[in-house]
Amino acid sequence: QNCPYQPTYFEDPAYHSERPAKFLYDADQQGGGYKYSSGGSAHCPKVGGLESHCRPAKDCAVWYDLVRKTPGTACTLENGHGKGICCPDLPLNSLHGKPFSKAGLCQQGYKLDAHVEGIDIVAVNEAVDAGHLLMSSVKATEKRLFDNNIRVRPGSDRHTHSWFFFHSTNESVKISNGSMYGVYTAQQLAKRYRIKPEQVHCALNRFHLKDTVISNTCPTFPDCDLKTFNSPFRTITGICNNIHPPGHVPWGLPRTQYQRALAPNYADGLWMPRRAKNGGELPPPRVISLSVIRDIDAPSDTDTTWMMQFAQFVDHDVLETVEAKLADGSPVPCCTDDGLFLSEQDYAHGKCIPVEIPKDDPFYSKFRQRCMQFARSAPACRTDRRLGYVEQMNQNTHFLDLSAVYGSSDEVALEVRTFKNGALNVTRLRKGYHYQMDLLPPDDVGPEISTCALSKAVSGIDPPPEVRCFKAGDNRVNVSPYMVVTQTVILREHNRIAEGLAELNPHWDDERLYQETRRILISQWHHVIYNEFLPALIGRSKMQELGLLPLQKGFSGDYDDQVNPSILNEFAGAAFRFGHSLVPGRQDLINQQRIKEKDILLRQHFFKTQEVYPPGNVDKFLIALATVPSRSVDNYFTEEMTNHLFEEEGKGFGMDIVSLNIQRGRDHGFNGYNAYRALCGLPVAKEFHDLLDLLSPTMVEKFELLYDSVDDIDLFIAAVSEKKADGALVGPTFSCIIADQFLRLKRGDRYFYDLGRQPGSFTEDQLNEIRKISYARLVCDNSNVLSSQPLIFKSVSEVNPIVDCESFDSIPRMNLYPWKEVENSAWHVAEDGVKWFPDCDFPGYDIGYVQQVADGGQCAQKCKESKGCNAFWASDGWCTLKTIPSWHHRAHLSGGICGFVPEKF
Ligand code: HEM
Ligand SMILES: [Ca+2]
Repeated sequence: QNCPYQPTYFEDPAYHSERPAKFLYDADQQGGGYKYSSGGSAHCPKVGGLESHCRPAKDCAVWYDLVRKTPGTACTLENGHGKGICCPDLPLNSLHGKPFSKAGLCQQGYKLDAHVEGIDIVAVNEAVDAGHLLMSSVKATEKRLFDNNIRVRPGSDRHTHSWFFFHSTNESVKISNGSMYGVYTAQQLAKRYRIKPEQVHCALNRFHLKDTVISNTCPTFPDCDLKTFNSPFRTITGICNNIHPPGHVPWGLPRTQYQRALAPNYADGLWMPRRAKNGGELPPPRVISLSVIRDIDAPSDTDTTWMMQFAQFVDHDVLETVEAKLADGSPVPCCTDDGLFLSEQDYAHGKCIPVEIPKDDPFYSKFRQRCMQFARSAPACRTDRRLGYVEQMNQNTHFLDLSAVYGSSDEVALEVRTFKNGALNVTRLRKGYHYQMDLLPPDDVGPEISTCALSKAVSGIDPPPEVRCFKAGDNRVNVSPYMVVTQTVILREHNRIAEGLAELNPHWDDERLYQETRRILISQWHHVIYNEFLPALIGRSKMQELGLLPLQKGFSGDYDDQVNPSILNEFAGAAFRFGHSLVPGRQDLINQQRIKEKDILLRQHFFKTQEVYPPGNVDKFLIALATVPSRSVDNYFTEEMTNHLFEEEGKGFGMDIVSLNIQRGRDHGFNGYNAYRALCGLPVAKEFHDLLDLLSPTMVEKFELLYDSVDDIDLFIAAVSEKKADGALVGPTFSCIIADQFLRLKRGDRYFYDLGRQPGSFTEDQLNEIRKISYARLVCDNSNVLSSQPLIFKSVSEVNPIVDCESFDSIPRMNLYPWKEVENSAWHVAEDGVKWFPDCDFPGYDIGYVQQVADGGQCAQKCKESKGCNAFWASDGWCTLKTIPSWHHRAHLSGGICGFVPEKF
């Protein structure tokens, strides 16, 4: 039995936007999924042995590698004027995909030495005192640096790295300073009791901070209130996404620790960087970089530069590591300003592990550089609030929630809003009578106003007065012009949707418009990631194996409250840095005729926004991203990143991203590459030549020269050089870590876009509209780019030809109509203002106690609390009590009534 309410479609011609081409609610396009014509599909060949149908390309993204190779798959859509692709239905997901099991050291009857076993809480508290002494000596070291004017010079590459790239908020610095008490205490105990590195974590993890005198050094989190828990809108910080028993840290919040795929390998079991298996030094990262990395552009024939740029945007959503700072929050100097090592005393704070540059370095020797700056990542408060090895801290919400747009804290979220009509702040530029499309708003409280302008020496002109650094939810937005234009598109899409919703629902206030828009935009984001980006990155078979493929229709019930969505340390510190190999040395400006007009050298444009301002340039960068072939993930990196990263003007050199990545892996205690092969079910190498299954003979030879043992090889450098996994852009090890992460981000997120029966669930019609979105559509709708290939991560080909942005058949557009809230006389308005549509019946539900609210013209299941309704259907089919303290009291009432459940059963 269907909902008796049938919406009348919105056909008022008076509604049109200022830019008619960007029309949002086209009545012709209203409706569910795409209909396949027998005519269009009759000529479709079998693809991979399966029946195929002619559909818009975005519905074939998952099959792209196959359809590209199958002749005759380019087709004309049913109405005769849209180009499409013949591809099969989406394959069914495997139901067996599971995340890595929890990394742990102390699970299986580990045995401690007797004297270690005897450590008690008194001993721990004594060590706290000694830890305090250590802290004073750290302060003294920092004062010495200050007194001797040893600091990071503003303008230097290190300053850009620490101040702009790894900008830590005051709150993060405070938390990491607090966590240091635990670290120092643990170090003292390990030293005093001579605990072996392999025992130290298990020995100390027996002690909870709350039982010690440093019980208040880590923050507590507020419990989630019922109203927020049941809100259709996710919170900015991610609180209430999952529930946590009192006293436990909720998952996925900003400033919480990364989780680990494998328990760490720290030399001292606590925080010292890994050493070689034989106890010796590992090769210096720069030596590895010099030996293995070349700057060769091996262009992909299937992917565009968008793969690189979109990946970086995803990275800026889900993670931002906190770097250790001096007590006042300023960057830690780890080398002299001349590129030499500081004195031993200057390192006594323990926050530096500078990278040694060999004397005969073919590049840096020209500049007499021997020391590359490297400050350690800041320790996090451990989620278990116990003593133990150091974990690192993520400043962003771990969820895929566009925190790079909206911010990860309530403060930033407020800063980017206008509080008018749900819109976000912009820069509006006008030349004469012509408005340009909006740019991101200026960052007026951040760095000095001029830092993002180019010098005259670079640009040939005086810096235009309007040039500013831009403000967004993540402070790395200005890292390069490509990043800026990427965020610009999404910002414009927010304001475009908000405008559309405001016209559809004039009675919605700013807050409602902002929240609804945010919910839609984040869902589009999810859809693009799982429908277009991931298939290109890790391939269809990996996605299918883990159950990550998007659904063609209907709702998912995949949410699992036992899956921890937090970002894996190895994902942040290694796997998702694959993109560094894709970064092009130059960013291009290409016009609508696909002719390159100009290119800019990356080293001159880190954190420079000037090129984004001239009219038309946003579009030219966007066209370049869709046109220039991607580089490949391999041991080829542009010199802009390996010798000139964040180069200070006139210096001639910058930092080396490959050295930083390798050193970061050691800083975070990653195991050797071989251990991750084992984790991923790949053959473990006993000898170097066993690596030949995934690495080239040249690479294996180089590794054999560099490392003593095959177990010593650093994760990043080996995995980035692997042969590609089936249908993937990356090799099997990175693919395995990345897939695990995206499984967590899907199954561990109560607000994942296609979930049914959750407070944040859409109606089916709304969800079908979200499914129409492709990344090409977002670019088309939010720029003056006139044409695009429908699958924008993929290069132009016979099945992916350039079409007009106005071709809504080839690049479908979503219709906001299902978000129109319809007044109906049958509504019953409850005391709390919620409107209930009493006769709205749902297939499969008994409405005895459950009221359904017509939401946006559709039926959605909701409970009416004033009628004593206290339970809802959880995604796993369990009728679940809403009261949080007893959330685990659940009854399986399938087919029965879920609405009122006695507290005790
Ligand atoms: C303009 C291009 C880029 C620049 C200048 C850049 C620069 C950097 C730098 C300096 C770091 C910190 C290194 C360290 O000290 O540990 C970093 C980290 C990282 N990069 Fe990139 N990167 C770029 C592109 C990308 C791309 C395309 C990806 C996409 C896959 C990516 C993913 C990451 C990730 C995941 C991290 C770890 C961040 C964290 O832990 O907070 N980067 N990048
Ligand atoms: Ca996030």
